[in-house]
Amino acid sequence: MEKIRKQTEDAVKSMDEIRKQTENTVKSMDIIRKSTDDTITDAIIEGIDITRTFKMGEVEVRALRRVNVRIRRGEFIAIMGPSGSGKTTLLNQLGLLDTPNSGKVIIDGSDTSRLSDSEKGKFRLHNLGYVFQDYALLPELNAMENVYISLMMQGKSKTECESAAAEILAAVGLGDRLQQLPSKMSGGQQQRVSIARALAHSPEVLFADEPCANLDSETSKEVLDLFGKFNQEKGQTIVMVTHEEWHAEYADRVIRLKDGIVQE
Ligand SMILES: Nc1ncnc2c1ncn2[C@@H]1O[C@H](COP(=O)(O)OP(=O)(O)OP(=O)(O)O)[C@@H](O)[C@H]1O
Repeated sequence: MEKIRKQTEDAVKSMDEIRKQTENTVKSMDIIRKSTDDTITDAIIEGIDITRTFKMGEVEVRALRRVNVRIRRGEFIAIMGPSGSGKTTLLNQLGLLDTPNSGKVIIDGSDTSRLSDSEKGKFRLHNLGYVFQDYALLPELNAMENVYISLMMQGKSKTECESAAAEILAAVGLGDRLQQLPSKMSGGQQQRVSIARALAHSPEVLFADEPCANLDSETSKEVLDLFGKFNQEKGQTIVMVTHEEWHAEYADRVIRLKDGIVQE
C-alpha cells in the first residue's frame, strides 16, 4: 500500500514537472510570436540584398552592393556618406524611382518587385511623397495650384483638393501665400510648397533627397524643423539624404554608406 502511495506521489510530481515545462514552452512561444509580429508589423520599408550597377560604356559602377535596410513605421532616417557612396541611388531604390539589378524592396508588406511599371507609378502616386533639392515646382502655377494638381492626379474631387491643399499649405506656414507664384517666393518658401505637395495625400513615406542643399543654414533649420514636426506630431516616416552632420541630429537613426555598402 505504502509503495503504491509513493508511486502515485511520484507520478503526480512528474505530471507537475511536465505541466510546468509545458507552461514555460508556451510562454517562450508567446515571446517568439510577439517578436515576430513586431518585426512584421513594425517595418514600413525593407530593402533586401539590393544591388545596383550602372554601365558607363565599358565601365561598370557598382553604386550599391547587396544593401540590406529595414525602416520602421514612424522613423526619421538620415542616409549619409561621402559623395558617390550611393545615397541617392539607395533613396531611389527605396522610393521606387529606380529598379535594382537584384534584390527587392518591400513597402508595408507589399513586395514591390512584383509590380509592373504602371502599378509602381500608381503605388508611388498614392503611397509615397518626394521632396527634391531643386523643389521641382511648376513655375506657371501658384502655391495652391502646385499642391492641388498632385491631389487631382490622385483622383480626388475639386472640393477635396481645395481643402486639403489649403490645409497643408497652412500647416507648412504658407496659409497667406496660396496665390503666390514660385518665382515670387524665397528658396525656403518654395521648398515648403514642395513639402506641402509631398505630404498633401498623407503618404506612407516621405523621401527627401538633399532637401536643404540650396538653402542657407537658417532656412535649412526651418525646413528640418518642419520635417521634425510632421514626424513627431503625425508619425510621418521620413527618409532623407543629407551630407550635413547637423541635419542628422533631427533623425532617429543614420544609415551610413561607403562605396555602396552600409557601414552602420
Ligand atoms: N544614372 C547613372 N549612371 C551612371 N552612374 C551613376 C548613375 N547614378 C549614379 N551613378 C554612380 O553611382 C555612384 C553612386 O552615386 P550616387 O549619386 O548614388 O551617390 P551619392 O552618395 O548620392 O553622391 P552625392 O553625395 O555626390 O550626391 C557614383 O559613382 C555615381 O557616379
